[in-house]
Order: sequence, then C-alpha cells, then structure tokens
Amino acid sequence: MTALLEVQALSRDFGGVRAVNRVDFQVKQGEILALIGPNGAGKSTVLNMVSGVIPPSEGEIRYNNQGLAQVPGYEYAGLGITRTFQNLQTFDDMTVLENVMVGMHTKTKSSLFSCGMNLGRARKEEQKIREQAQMWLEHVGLASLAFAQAGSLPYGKLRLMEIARAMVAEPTLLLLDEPAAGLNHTETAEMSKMFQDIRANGTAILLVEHDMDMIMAIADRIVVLDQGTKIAEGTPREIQENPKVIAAYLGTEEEEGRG
Ligand SMILES: Nc1ncnc2c1ncn2[C@@H]1O[C@H](COP(=O)(O)OP(=O)(O)OP(=O)(O)O)[C@@H](O)[C@H]1O
Repeated sequence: MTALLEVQALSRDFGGVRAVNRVDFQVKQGEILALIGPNGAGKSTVLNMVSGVIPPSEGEIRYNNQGLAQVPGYEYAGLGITRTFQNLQTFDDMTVLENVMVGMHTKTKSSLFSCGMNLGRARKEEQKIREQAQMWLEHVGLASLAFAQAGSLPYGKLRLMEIARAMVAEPTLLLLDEPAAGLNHTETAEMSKMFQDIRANGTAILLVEHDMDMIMAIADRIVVLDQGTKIAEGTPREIQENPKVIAAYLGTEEEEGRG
C-alpha cells in the first residue's frame, strides 16, 4: 500500500524542552494507525504538527508525496486532511447542523464577493453543504438533533458531532485526538464501529487515544511514543507483547539486557 502521509525525523521543541524527537512513521491509504504512549509522550504535539496547527522545529511531513511545510493550516481540509480536537471545539449557540456545516466551509468555492455576484451558485453550494452535513449527522446517529442548539447536547453526542464535522469535507486522512475521552463503554463501541466504516470507505485514520480496548480492536498498526521518542511500531499483537512498551506504560526500568 502507498504511503498517504509520511513523517520523517519530526521534532518539536517548546522553549528548551524537546517534546517530540526525530519521529518517523507512515499512514497508508485506508488504514487506521494509532499513536499511543503515556501522558506527555508527545502524541498531541505530533497531531498538531501533522494538521498544521503548529510548525515542526525540524523534520518533514509529506502528504500524497507533497511537502506540507509551505501549506497554511486552513488549506488542509481542501487537501483532504481534517481533524478533531482533544478539547471539543463547539459553537454552542449554533445548531448541530450549522456546527457540522462549518467543516465544509474551507472547501467551498464561493467567496463573499462571488456570493454577491452570483447568488444562485452560492445558494446551490449552501444546499449541497447542508445535504452533506445532514447525511453525516445520520451516519453518526444525530439526525434527530440537527436543529437542537449544540450547547444543549450531552458530551458524548458532541464528540459524535465533531466527527461528523470532520467527515463532511470528505477527507482522505482523518486525524482524531482522543475521540473516546469521556465516553462510556457503549458509546466507545459505537464509535469504534463508525471508524471501521469510515476506513472501509477508503479514509485513512491517524488516531491518538488512551482507550486500549478501542485501539486493539480497530488499529491496523500502532506507533508508540515515550518521552517524545518512538519506541515501537507494529501490529496490535506485537505492541501488546513488546517489553519496551510494557515498561513505558508501567513506568518501570526496562528489563532487557540486564543481569
Ligand atoms: N504549547 C506548549 N508549550 C510548552 N510545552 C508543551 C506545549 N504543548 C505540549 N507541551 C509539552 O510537550 C510534551 C508533550 O505533550 P503532548 O500534549 O504532546 O503529550 P501527549 O502524549 O499528547 O499527552 P496526553 O496523553 O497527556 O495528552 C509535554 O511535556 C507537554 O508538557
């Protein structure tokens, strides 16, 4: 399978502290790659660099074989990369439908100027966005809440709304930062099923998550970070059995090479 996303020697410093240190990995077309590691390992920082929220200090990010260094973050959705955030980014006073429609705005061709010049085209585009958003609300099970104020929704449903917003732009790469945080077991299982459906439709997923049941159930491959450095990469089974990974999670000294 071809690499959709390729990250090479990616590093990020905050002040004098190196949060991510020369990390390499690839996300292939239509796969789910999970990025895991203990708290503070650098997972969100990697996701923030890959989504253009912050620039790398060093290293390279290539998407579809194109370097992203010169591409501003707001153009990523147009390229096919969308994301959700660890802390929900909700417009509480807007409806659920409007919140989802926001995910499409970067892909529309109608600027304010052209809206004035060609109202018909802008209306058509608005209608298309609305239909696309409604379709995704149905996919995530929120169709009946389309006209509810987002601020009135419980947390679990807002997480689903965020996924609909990220999917409405029809990404080829979906970046998810702890999508299952704060969800109960049933909600997490439903979300896992949704990610499998998204993958089946050809969208690749880079998933940062602490919920190991979810990761082991849906990830094709896993990359493990510890203190900013990649310590392992492999299938869920390989990762579960890897002594370096076990040591990083248990916070103990590595047993390898002793005695
Ligand atoms: N904006 C920032 N300024 C300074 N330090 C930061 C900043 N963002 C992250 N860090 C530091 O970088 C390191 C990695 O943080 P990051 O949030 O990427 O880890 P993480 O693996 O996502 O952790 P968690 O699982 O707890 O969310 C931490 O030591 C963190 O304190």
